[in-house]
Amino acid sequence: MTAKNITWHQGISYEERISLRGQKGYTLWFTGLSGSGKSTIACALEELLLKKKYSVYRLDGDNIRFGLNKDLGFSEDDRNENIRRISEVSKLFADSCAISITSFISPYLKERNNARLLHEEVGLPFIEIFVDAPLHIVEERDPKGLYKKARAGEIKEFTGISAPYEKPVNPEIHIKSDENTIEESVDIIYKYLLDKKLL
Ligand SMILES: Nc1ncnc2c1ncn2[C@@H]1O[C@H](COP(=O)(O)OS(=O)(=O)O)[C@@H](OP(=O)(O)O)[C@H]1O
Ligand SMILES: Nc1ncnc2c1ncn2[C@@H]1O[C@H](COP(=O)(O)OP(=O)(O)O)[C@@H](O)[C@H]1O
Repeated sequence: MTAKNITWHQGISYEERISLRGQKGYTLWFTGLSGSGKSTIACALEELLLKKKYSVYRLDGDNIRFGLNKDLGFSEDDRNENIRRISEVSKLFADSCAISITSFISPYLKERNNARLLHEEVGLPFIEIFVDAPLHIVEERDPKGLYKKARAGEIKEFTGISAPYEKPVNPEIHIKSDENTIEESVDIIYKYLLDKKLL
């Protein structure tokens, strides 16, 4: 059931907040297969930005599923609900003038696009970062042993094996984690943000 009789309360605008806080807020949306390097690169970027005194916070797929989204599994519907909620949370962080870094597989184009629309319709920048690595590489890395379990049929609906991953069509940043080192990837993103005057 949806709520009725509710009215939007307009508080301080995003522009006013930027001028008072002295920092722009936006979402850096990482997407890619499990093991592609989303968390590793996102974490290194977060540390760099924190050391430079930016307000930044990272929302991570595994971690969020321990709390806010612990009622969700990995069916298509549950993944879509997972991403819908995270899109809303990330938008709130961005609106608060923080740099919000999300690190979710987010395998469906439609949901990622919805996340973008949610931001862009209110003027919040949304930067999609595709962390790309071929399946055979992420399977070799298998940092959590999940691909092995998925191949053995112990995990159902595993992205890349028994569930789809729809690649981004036109991401703002395309990282190839089988070619770029972690440091190079962080540098690519940092330079992009500087170039777009987002830092
Ligand atoms: N079936 C299945 N498919 C994919 N991934 C699985 C699955 N089961 C558990 N895991 C673990 O959950 C992490 C992915 O959660 P996400 O919230 O990012 O997934 S999604 O965006 O809703 O598709 C993912 O984390 P990352 O490896 O960091 O991507 C896995 O550790
Ligand atoms: N160039 C690279 N970029 C990112 N991660 C890399 C790279 N080379 C090796 N790795 C390793 O791959 C693994 C990626 O795991 P993780 O960051 O958890 O991926 P994801 O969050 O996409 O599931 C880590 O163990 C990391 O050290």
